[in-house]
Amino acid sequence: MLMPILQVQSEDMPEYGIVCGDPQRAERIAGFLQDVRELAFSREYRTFTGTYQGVRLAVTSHGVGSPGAAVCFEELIRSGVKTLIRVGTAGSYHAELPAGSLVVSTAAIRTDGLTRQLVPEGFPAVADSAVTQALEESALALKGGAVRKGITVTLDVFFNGVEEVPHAKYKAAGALGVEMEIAALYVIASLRGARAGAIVAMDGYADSDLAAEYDPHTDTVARAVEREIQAALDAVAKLAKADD
Ligand SMILES: O=P(O)(O)O[C@H]1O[C@H](CO)[C@@H](O)[C@H]1O
Ligand SMILES: O=c1cc[nH]c(=O)[nH]1
Repeated sequence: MLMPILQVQSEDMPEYGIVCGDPQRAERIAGFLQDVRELAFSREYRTFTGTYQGVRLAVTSHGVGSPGAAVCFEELIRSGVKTLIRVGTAGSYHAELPAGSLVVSTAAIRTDGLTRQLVPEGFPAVADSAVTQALEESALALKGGAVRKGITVTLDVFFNGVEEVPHAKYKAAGALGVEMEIAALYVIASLRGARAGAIVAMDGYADSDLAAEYDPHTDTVARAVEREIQAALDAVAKLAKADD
């Protein structure tokens, strides 16, 4: 069956999927695979399939922000993907997690508007524990910067308006950093019976003036993204072995 927005045929889709915001990052992830096929590039959604250590998986970009990403997650699950891992970037709250560090998200604080229209307030946006463990073990096995596991914040806003984003409160409550799609991924996975996890590369400080300081294109961030891609692929291989 043709997925109307992703423009992929469900018959072509495997059980494992990696998702990321940027279509160029999807291509980069596909570069780690064998037998790569580009299935579609529709709007911001670019989908490849390929194999890693003998495991078939899909890689799809979901763009920036929860509503557009939600469409992607829904259609991936409808087309047969059962395990989804987001490989993203995020802003850090902690000096000991500078740009180049990796965070495995165990749960997301739902400050977004999208999940409020899907589930009641209080419904948790939580990762699958097996996916989280596989991601953490795989990331720790790689050399490079810091790796931490913990709660992340999912925001809708990127550049500030006149309203204050309560970063200090989220940080005081223990959140490690901020991005824009993980809550949608975890809630949709819960609703649709899939499992999901996420790993993000820190690209600066979330509570800085992003309009002046945001730069996700440094060598430090590129190396961290490379590391998280490797960690996500190794996690898929581990999970597939355990599923066999
Ligand atoms: O690097 P990606 O996966 O896009 O993730 C982060 O980067 C984007 C903001 O520039 C948002 O999508 C945010 O979640
Ligand atoms: O949403 C995001 C993503 C990267 N960096 C940030 O500060 N915020």
